[in-house]
Amino acid sequence: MNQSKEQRILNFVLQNAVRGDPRSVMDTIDKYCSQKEWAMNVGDEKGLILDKTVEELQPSVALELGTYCGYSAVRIARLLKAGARLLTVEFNPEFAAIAKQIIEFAGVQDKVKILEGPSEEIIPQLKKKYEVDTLDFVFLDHWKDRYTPDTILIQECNLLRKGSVLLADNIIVPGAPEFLKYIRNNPRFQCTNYPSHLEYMKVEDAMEKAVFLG
Ligand SMILES: CCNc1ncnc2c1ncn2[C@@H]1O[C@H](/C=C/CNC(=O)c2cc(-c3ccc(F)cc3)cc(O)c2O)[C@@H](O)[C@H]1O
Ligand SMILES: [Mg+2]
Repeated sequence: MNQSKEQRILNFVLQNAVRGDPRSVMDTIDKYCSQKEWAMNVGDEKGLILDKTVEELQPSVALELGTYCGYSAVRIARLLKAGARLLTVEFNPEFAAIAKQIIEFAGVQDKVKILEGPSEEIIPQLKKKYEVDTLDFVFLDHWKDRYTPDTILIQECNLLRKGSVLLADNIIVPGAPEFLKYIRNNPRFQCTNYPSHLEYMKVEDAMEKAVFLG
């Protein structure tokens, strides 16, 4: 049975990255995906916007929707302070298994919990099953038409507090027009746009940051 692209990315990491070194895992994935096979990791340019957001916020509890291969989970987890944790949601078992191995290889597994299943099922379980009080940070990078319903669901589940930050990838490409309309017209959020480029390409993309005002 021939390998998937994601399996090839994992193998390239296992053979070329330095175990326990998150930066080398990120650089190795970026090298593979810019030189060999494009893949939908947030990448190094938008990754820098993600880094600055996480460093500024110093979240204790972070949620990621759409783990994929774990690139942004490694990126976020490496910046978390002692005791802080990242919950990352992925409903594709093959991707979850690959992400688990990449997260472990990077050595950040103690800060990351992969929650396997669809976000619409997992989000309502966060308080009781995963002992979450409120989320300090949410990174949205899953199906683009799910950004809005999941943002609404997160609010309905009382998971945000004054100052919670949402960061959404792919505002231009593939685009999340409905989310942009929703979040920018919502008086409970203060939005900021960060122009950038699509991972590994010269195509324009952007990220949107939305601070919950309580
Ligand atoms: C059903 C909604 N709930 C979900 N719950 C849990 N996991 C989910 C969910 N949706 C999707 N996922 C997972 O998130 C990941 C999906 C991400 C979707 N991302 C994109 O489509 C995407 C696409 C592009 C892109 C850009 C330009 C192109 F020409 C082609 C693709 C770039 C990106 O940065 C992207 O993030 C997968 O691992 C999928 O299994
Ligand atoms: Mg993306």
